Amino acid sequence: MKNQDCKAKGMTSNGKGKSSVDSRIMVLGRSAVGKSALVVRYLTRRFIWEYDPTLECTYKHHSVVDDENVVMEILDTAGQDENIHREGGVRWADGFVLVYAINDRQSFEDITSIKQYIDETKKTNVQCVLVGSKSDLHHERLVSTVEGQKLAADMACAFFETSASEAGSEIPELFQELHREIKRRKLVENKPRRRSSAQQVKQVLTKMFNKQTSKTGPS
Ligand SMILES: Nc1nc2c(ncn2[C@@H]2O[C@H](COP(=O)(O)OP(=O)(O)OP(=O)(O)O)[C@@H](O)[C@H]2O)c(=O)[nH]1
Repeated sequence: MKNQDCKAKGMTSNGKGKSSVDSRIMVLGRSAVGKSALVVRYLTRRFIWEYDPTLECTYKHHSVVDDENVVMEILDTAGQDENIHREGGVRWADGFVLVYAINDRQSFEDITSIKQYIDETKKTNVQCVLVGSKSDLHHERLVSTVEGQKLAADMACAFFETSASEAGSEIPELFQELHREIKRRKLVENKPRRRSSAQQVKQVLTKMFNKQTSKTGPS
């Protein structure tokens, strides 16, 4: 695959061309929930059944969101690493795709601690999307849609239930939605701050004082 940088375990942040990247997205979740399948489906529109579980990859992806050309970097993590080597990736990322599989209860339970880890590391509001993957396996379902929706609401994330194995899934939507959220936050962060009212009062008084001094002249 083009624009791909993979490593066997460990953090992969090539940081190359960082300034030209609009969104840095990290995909997290327990092993085998379908993170790679999700990313590969988004990037190639294909599903290949077998994905290397030991690889951690960063992909650079050009796409169009709301008529705008955007560049995303997507870090697909290796779930086997559990808590190891995550800090660098979490610090690097602007937003997170948190994935559980609807037929793996433990993967759903893990999401809360993953989100907590992100919040503690970033120490700020983070943009995230919660994904219930493998929705085609509804006969094996162990996590209800309502539970997913509730967790997403608690974490202030958007929520998607989807399947990488099915064409026409909402996978592009979820990446685009996360990009929009990241963009919104960046706009807010980059807005020039309004001066505090104390500063404004100080400025008015200084002006008045200066006017008075120039009228009366120096004594
Ligand atoms: N039925 C079904 N199987 C899926 C789906 N997504 C992934 N799988 C299968 O689930 C297994 C694990 O998928 P991966 O994409 O490797 O999972 P991962 O979360 O990246 O796993 P790690 O790399 O170990 O963290 C593979 O056998 C996939 O074929 C899906 O939407 N539906």
